[in-house]
Formats: sequence, structure tokens, C-alpha cells
Amino acid sequence: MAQLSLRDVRKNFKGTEVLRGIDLEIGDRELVVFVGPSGCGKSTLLRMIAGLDDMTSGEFLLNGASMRDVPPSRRGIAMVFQSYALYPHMDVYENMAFGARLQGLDKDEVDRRIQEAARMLRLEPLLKRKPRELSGGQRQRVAIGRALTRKPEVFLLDEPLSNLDAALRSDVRLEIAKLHEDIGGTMIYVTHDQVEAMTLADKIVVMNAGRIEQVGAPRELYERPANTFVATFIGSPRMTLIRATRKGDAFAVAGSGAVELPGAPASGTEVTLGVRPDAFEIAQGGQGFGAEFVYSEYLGNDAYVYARLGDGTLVSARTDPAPRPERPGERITLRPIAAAVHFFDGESGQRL
Ligand SMILES: Nc1ncnc2c1ncn2[C@@H]1O[C@H](COP(=O)(O)OP(=O)(O)OP(=O)(O)O)[C@@H](O)[C@H]1O
Repeated sequence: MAQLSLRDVRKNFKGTEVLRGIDLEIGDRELVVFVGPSGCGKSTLLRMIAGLDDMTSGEFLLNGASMRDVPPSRRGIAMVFQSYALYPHMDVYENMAFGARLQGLDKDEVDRRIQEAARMLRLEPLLKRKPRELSGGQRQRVAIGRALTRKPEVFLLDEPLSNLDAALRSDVRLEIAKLHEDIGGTMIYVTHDQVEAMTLADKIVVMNAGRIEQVGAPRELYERPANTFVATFIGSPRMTLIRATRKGDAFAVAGSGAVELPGAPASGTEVTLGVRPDAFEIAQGGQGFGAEFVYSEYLGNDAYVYARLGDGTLVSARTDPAPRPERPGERITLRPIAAAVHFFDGESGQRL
């Protein structure tokens, strides 16, 4: 059983606050993903949970007990790093035995744990190999195996896939999801890749500049982003943000005309509209924002059209791959589907 509580956790490095009051509850057996742009504090937060860094202030409780004075080795937490430093002179078996031996376990128990981890991670045929005789993905699995043999209650993974190529990355990602089911522990996974976060997580924690922007299930974040940061961070291609001025149900964009969006929240005059690429229809005239075609991307099953509104905003819209505007500068009309538009306060960026 492993339940984690972070309460107003802060961290300063030489006078700069890099974590600015983190409050977070992580339930037993959850797979939680910390996601956010480079430098937002994900690794720092993870290192604090592991006990590798001190907090400047705040509390971290594991199953209700403060971890303030508990050293890393006594927390029941194992961490797998981005650079999975294996010992080059030891074979896979020895590398995996290392952590478990440090715990003072006897030889038979260590062996039992290694065999179990090797089976789970399909490393059995590789136990006698040296790290240099392994592929990147295999090395990464050994690093995970080494953490597994310690039987941690909490598993921390810091960008474990970043050194792998795209194909391997999706393989190992599947393995990690399966591993989480098999071991039934709590897992915290750090990435700056929102696709990785969406596919793996029970719960995503979106971080930005040392703060949490939103916590929720992948679907929740996609369908009801709390603010413009989360709205544009989650989802690919990105949601377009459009500054509009409201009069009744009509939303006007400088140089592109106005569109009626019935059902919009009542408040706000200066509003930011959030429209995902599949929430636009491309029309020739009629209701919609006037725009100038810039270029298109063909992806096989669909295509994306990029167009510029009168105020300079670049908009992306999904379209059928077949007939689409071809000439840069061509005038098109982009009609947002009212029910799929997100509304944010024009100033604060918070969801209306
Ligand atoms: N030991 C340190 N001394 C001073 N500043 C540090 C130290 N470690 C991290 N920082 C700073 O703290 C901030 C957060 O870093 P952190 O590594 O937690 O970010 P991250 O979200 O994990 O980024 P990335 O995705 O690039 O790994 C950064 O601005 C970083 O430069």
C-alpha cells in the first residue's frame, strides 16, 4: 500500500523558487504522470519524493507518515533515471542483483527476485550479457529490472524513454503500462511528452513554472482544460487560441468578422476562444471567420490546413485529404462548431 501526500512543497535553488507550493494526493496503485515543459520542476519534485533532494519547506507524507527524516534507502521508493547508468563491467544479472543485495537480502531471495523481474521484462535470455552487448531498449529494461528487484512500493521513472527511438519508445511504453498492472504498485512517471502522458496515465499532473496547472484523467484534461496553458499543452496538433470580443452570442475577431456561438458561458466581454483542429469546418463563404490559406499538411487519413485570421492568429483545421485549398493567399471561411469551442477569460486565461 502506498499513498502519497504533498503539502505546499517548495524548493529554492540559490534564491530562485523552482517549486512554488505543490499540493498533490496520489492514491495507492495509481499511475500518475507529471508532464510539463522543460525546466518546470518535474525532476526536482520527483527527486524530493525519492529523498535525493531536500524540500525548502512543506511536507511529504507516505501512508500518512512524514518522510522528512527518512533517508532514501528506507522509503520503499525506487527510481529509474533518464540516463540508466548500468555498471559496464557487470553482466545483467549482477546489475540487477546490486540494489537487492544492498538491502541485505540473502542470496536465494535475491535470485528469486531477479528471475521474477527477468520474466516480467523478458530479460531471461540476456542475463549473462554485459550492458555494451544490449540495445538501448534492453538496457532500459535492465534499469527497470534493477529497480524492480528492490520490490519498491513506489516506482519513480524520470523520462525513461527519452534515449530510445520512436518504435522502441512505444514498445517500452507498453511494457511499462503492463508492468504497472503486474506489480500493482504506485508509479510516478515524468515526461515532457504529452502523448506519452495521455497514453499511460490514470492521472496527469500538468506542471508549469514550478506550479501545478491541473490534475485529472487524460480525458478530463482534453475535454475540460482549466486554462489556456493546459488547453494548448494537451492535444496534438495544438488547440488554437483566438482573441475575440463578445456582443451577445456573437464573437468578433479583428479583421475576420464575427461568428455566433450559441450556448457560450454568459460572462466576459474579452474572451479567448479555444478551438481544436477538428472543431473547425472549412467553408466557402457563409458563417465563419474569414481567413487566408497559408499551407496544408497531408497525413494520409486526414490533412491539416493552416490559415491566418485578420489579426494574424495562425489557425489549424483538420480537413478531408481530398479537396482542399491549394494556393497560398486564397480566402477561406473557418466555421467553429459551437458545441466544441472552449471559452477562457481574455485576461486570466482561466476557463469560463
Ligand atoms: N541543483 C540545481 N541547482 C540550481 N538550479 C537547479 C538545480 N536543479 C534544477 N535546477 C533548476 O530548477 C528548475 C527545474 O528543474 P527540473 O530539472 O526539475 O525541471 P524539469 O521539469 O525536470 O525539466 P526537464 O524536462 O528539462 O528535465 C530549472 O530551472 C533548473 O535549471
